[in-house]
Amino acid sequence: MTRIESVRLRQILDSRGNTTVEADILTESGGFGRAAAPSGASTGEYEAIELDTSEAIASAREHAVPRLEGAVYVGDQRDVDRTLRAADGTDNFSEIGANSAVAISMAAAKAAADVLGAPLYQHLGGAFRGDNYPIPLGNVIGGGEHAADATAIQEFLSAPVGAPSVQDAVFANAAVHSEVADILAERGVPSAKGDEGAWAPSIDDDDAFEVMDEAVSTVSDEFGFEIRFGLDVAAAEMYDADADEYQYRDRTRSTDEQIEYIADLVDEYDLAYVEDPLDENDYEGFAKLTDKVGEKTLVCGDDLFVTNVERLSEGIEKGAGNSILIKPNQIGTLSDAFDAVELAVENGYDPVISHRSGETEDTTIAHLAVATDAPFIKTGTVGGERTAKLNELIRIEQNVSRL
Ligand SMILES: O=C(O)[C@@H](CO)OP(=O)(O)O
Ligand SMILES: [Mg+2]
Repeated sequence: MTRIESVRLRQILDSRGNTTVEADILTESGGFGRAAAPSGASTGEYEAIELDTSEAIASAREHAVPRLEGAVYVGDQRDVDRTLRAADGTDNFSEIGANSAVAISMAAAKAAADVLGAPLYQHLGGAFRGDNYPIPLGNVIGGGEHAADATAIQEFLSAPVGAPSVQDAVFANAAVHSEVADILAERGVPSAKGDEGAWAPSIDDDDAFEVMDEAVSTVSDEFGFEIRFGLDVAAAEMYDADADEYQYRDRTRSTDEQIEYIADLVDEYDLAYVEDPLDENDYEGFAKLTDKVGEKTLVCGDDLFVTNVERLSEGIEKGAGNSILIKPNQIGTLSDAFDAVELAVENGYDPVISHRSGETEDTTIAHLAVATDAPFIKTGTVGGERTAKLNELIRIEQNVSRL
């Protein structure tokens, strides 16, 4: 075991061109870890608080760094994360910022792996992890908060459920992305890309379903394995609480209509995955939908659960969803993210490890997915900050000895 010698924090850019926090941790024995915080656009109401980058850094330097340096053993991740929580002193990291907290938490894990000379997934998951790999859910058409004048549903995700390897799955998602571009071109629809690199055409959701259906079936035939698709509805962003309705481009839906609509889509398109189909406060709606379609598809809570064990416990009690999105920066530390995964798995909920719409080249979530044996990872399809994670998964699968 080796103690943290220094924690350095700096501002760097994320994929949207906004600033974010990067942390470097050096240990007394010379181990080194570097990690950066991602950032959401369609953030959940109950997420840990992301502070302005310079405020987060100043506050973490004042409150957290002195408690870590020369004091905490880098391999004791629980202690690193407890120290961050104690330094912050709030429930939601509003003092030092979840952006500083998560960058430090992840950098400590990487420094510990470096000390051990082991890949990060092995340090986090143990010696027997690394035989199962997550299926990547790839965002290929999107709108919502991630692109203006595009689909109301935030993400249409390729789900290569039959892929024999991570590498095949990653390549299949890229092929679906490219096939979507061809179909849009044939239809004469111009398209730019949204924040996560998905196509963001100005088409309505019905058209997007048709395009997705055609694209996954073409690529599935070409690759010779099953590819389905799924959605991140990000319904909290379209929910109007005063009117109690969901706002689509040219119509609205009541909660009951929303549940019917999503259930029909699951049947019509054999959807593999539906994330945030209802508002982030609507446990009952989630439970009703899970009752209807939970045997056929994953009903995943992102803004509903925000990687928080208390919110997940409430969901488990009420039968809301059967899957949880795991985003370390939503809760602030790796220990908290692990606790959420553990509680989910114990209760039959599938964890899906996820990126944010604003990302960096950091690859921690690829290791986290393998370390936790997560069945899925959601980390985009194309673009350097997305392929950083996907390519890292390919390397992990090929057992590259030095990651
Ligand atoms: O809603 C989501 O699942 C994410 C990532 O795709 O988006 P954001 O990071 O903007 O919250
Ligand atoms: Mg989401």
